[in-house]
Amino acid sequence: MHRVIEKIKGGLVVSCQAYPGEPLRHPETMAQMAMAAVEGGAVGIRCQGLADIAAIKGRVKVPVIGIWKEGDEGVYITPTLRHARCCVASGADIVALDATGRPRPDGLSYADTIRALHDEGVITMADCGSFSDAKRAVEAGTDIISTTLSGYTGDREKTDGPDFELLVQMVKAFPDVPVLCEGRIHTPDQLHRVMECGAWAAVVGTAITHPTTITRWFAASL
Ligand SMILES: CC(=O)N[C@H](C=O)[C@@H](O)[C@H](O)[C@H](O)COP(=O)(O)O
Repeated sequence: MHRVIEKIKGGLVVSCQAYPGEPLRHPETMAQMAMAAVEGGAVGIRCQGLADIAAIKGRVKVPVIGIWKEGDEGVYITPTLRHARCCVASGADIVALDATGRPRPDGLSYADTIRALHDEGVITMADCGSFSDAKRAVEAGTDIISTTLSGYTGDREKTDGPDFELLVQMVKAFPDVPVLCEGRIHTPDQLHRVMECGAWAAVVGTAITHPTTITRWFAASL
């Protein structure tokens, strides 16, 4: 087991992302957000885009999970080998990639991509939308598997909270692979339950670092 994966065991990873056109979309702002999350107890940071990865890596000591999103449909989370390599060059300790079987823009399969990255010593995390994605990812030798894309690929229903069912399936089927739960963890109680289900660690984004959505949750109750 890589030391960097051991470091996030049992902990909360905070995803610091602002979307195109949003007021907080600035690397320095995301770096400040990441530092604030670490002060609150985050054991790792997940972040998007080369500038944000570089800014955050320079400011926090915890492991940084880097992604580079391009577009918002099909395979958009670190869609190609080139995107993954750029995340590493920007300072990511772990690179997360779309692990679905959908066609990738560079024509490589997920397994080809992981093979190349492993040859280069890169630690990888598979963003899965279904159990078969997780199986593909484990067979490809991915270091970490995660529920990140559950509810977003058409394979599984978008649950209100995290996809506990998929999490438990993954934990049971792959006891030797660290399984992260990511996506729609909105409360400390949900986080607690996720860890009870056997997650290696959990990633929380929106509920901690997306004030526009949090404001909407409150505003909707008026
Ligand atoms: C589906 C997709 O593109 N997920 C993205 C992955 O990086 C982010 O938009 C999410 O914020 C992240 O996964 C954390 O999840 P949540 O914000 O629900 O806590």
